[in-house]
Amino acid sequence: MRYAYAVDDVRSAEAALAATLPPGTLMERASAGMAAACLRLLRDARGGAYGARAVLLVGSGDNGGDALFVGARLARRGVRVAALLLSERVHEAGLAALLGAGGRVTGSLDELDAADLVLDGIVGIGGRGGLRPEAARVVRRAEAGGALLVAVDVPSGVDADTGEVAGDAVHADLTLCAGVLKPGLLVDPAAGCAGLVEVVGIGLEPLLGAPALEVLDAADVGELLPEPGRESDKYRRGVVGVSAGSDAYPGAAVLCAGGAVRGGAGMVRYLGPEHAGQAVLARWPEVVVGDGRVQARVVGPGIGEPDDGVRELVSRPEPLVLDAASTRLHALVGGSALLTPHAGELTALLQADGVEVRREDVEARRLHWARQAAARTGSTVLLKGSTTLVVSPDGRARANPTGTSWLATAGSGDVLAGLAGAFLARGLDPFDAGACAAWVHGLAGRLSSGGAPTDAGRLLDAVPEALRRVAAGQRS
Ligand SMILES: NC(=O)C1=CN([C@@H]2O[C@H](COP(=O)(O)OP(=O)(O)OC[C@H]3O[C@@H](n4cnc5c(N)ncnc54)[C@H](O)[C@@H]3O)[C@@H](O)[C@H]2O)[C@@H](O)CC1
Ligand SMILES: [K+]
Repeated sequence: MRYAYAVDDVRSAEAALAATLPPGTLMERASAGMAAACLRLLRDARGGAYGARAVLLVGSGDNGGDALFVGARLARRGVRVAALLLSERVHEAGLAALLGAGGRVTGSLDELDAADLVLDGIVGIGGRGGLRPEAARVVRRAEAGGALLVAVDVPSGVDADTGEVAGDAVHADLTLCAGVLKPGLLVDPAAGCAGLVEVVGIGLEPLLGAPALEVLDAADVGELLPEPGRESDKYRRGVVGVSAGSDAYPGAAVLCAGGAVRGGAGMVRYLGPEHAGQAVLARWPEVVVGDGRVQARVVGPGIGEPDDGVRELVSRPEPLVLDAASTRLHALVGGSALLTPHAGELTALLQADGVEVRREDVEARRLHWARQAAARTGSTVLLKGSTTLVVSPDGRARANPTGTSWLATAGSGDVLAGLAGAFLARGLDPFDAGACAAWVHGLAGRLSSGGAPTDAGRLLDAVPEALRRVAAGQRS
């Protein structure tokens, strides 16, 4: 499991730790780790660091100070380091260290064209809003050159807490995160600016409270998903009721039922229009058509606007996955529920609840609005999209690390809802079921795509392999 912490919590932990150490120790730790990473990059890129050219983009705060101290360490290893000071204020001790180590200050943007490495120390967790125009101009020039662009702590211009990018931002190849991960680095659009993310430890961990965001790995998913024991029969492994598809969209029923079958439910019951039910049976003969006892239910994929029959199903006590337009029935939920909207559906859900919000706002501040929706509905919210987030009403949140943009394909969400239903039926709570379903779905998407377009059928076919890898991760 990886954890990301809110900026306020990072600052409190830093202050508490700094109070126990000689002044400057934390910056020294951070810059030592970051310099080591930069030296490694230069070795990989050009065989060695000696004689390489590095340009530092230096802002007014401690983020600029970090960059200057890193620059000083690189200069001592024979890197030719020049600092572009982008503000009238500068971290004095950092600048003195750079100059003392043989680095220099430059006013020429031309140096960016010949650089091997550009270090972005414009702003870190103290940044507000996007890059200022002058900094944006410098950054575009740096990005146009062939240098590796390494962000100190966070790519400048992104919101470290929310992942929002309000204006221009750095697009880094690598982000060296000081101390601990910040949530914004895991959530689009900011995640798309961060490149690879590496944490440089400075000893904060023991002083931190609850994380703001979690990221599961294969072993976590393996531990959360129970393997059937010797005593298991189909009923104990969990029965899922699938209410999906319509005369207009029978395929949604087939794909959702497929997600439930492949997700390892002991049995799948299908309840829906006769034509869609026949299509389900043709593809999944193991599905039982008709009402009956279930341990969990999936309601909504491809059914369009819900009718009274759907409302009645939602009010039953079993754990429930609510998808598509049916997410707006959250107030009727009789048990616990996982809502699985995409940004448009989440917008409609919030608007129906009296919130003035547009789809662009939801996409720009995904974590914020998923939290709002979970708190307002009292249900766990799985917000699908470029970063899939799962947020529980108590505020716990997970960002999904697997997936590919090729998963944005028709029917992909129906499979996801079916998988989540299977995991609910296998006994997971909505938060774990949602996070595991997104994880497995994302890995299956990657396996079936291999970098090329995929489709919902191949996605379903890759689910068993994804689950095998999860099981292997659990044992390792
Ligand atoms: N506090 C600590 O103990 C540690 C801090 N570290 C570094 O310190 C950074 C935080 O430093 P600060 O709190 O000084 O804050 P920053 O350096 O992130 O930025 C604050 C400064 O930038 C200006 N600013 C804000 N938004 C801007 C924008 N969009 N464009 C241009 N300027 C803008 C502010 O006016 C302020 O002067 C971290 O990101 C990390 O790099 C690390 O060295 C680890 C230890
Ligand atoms: K930065």
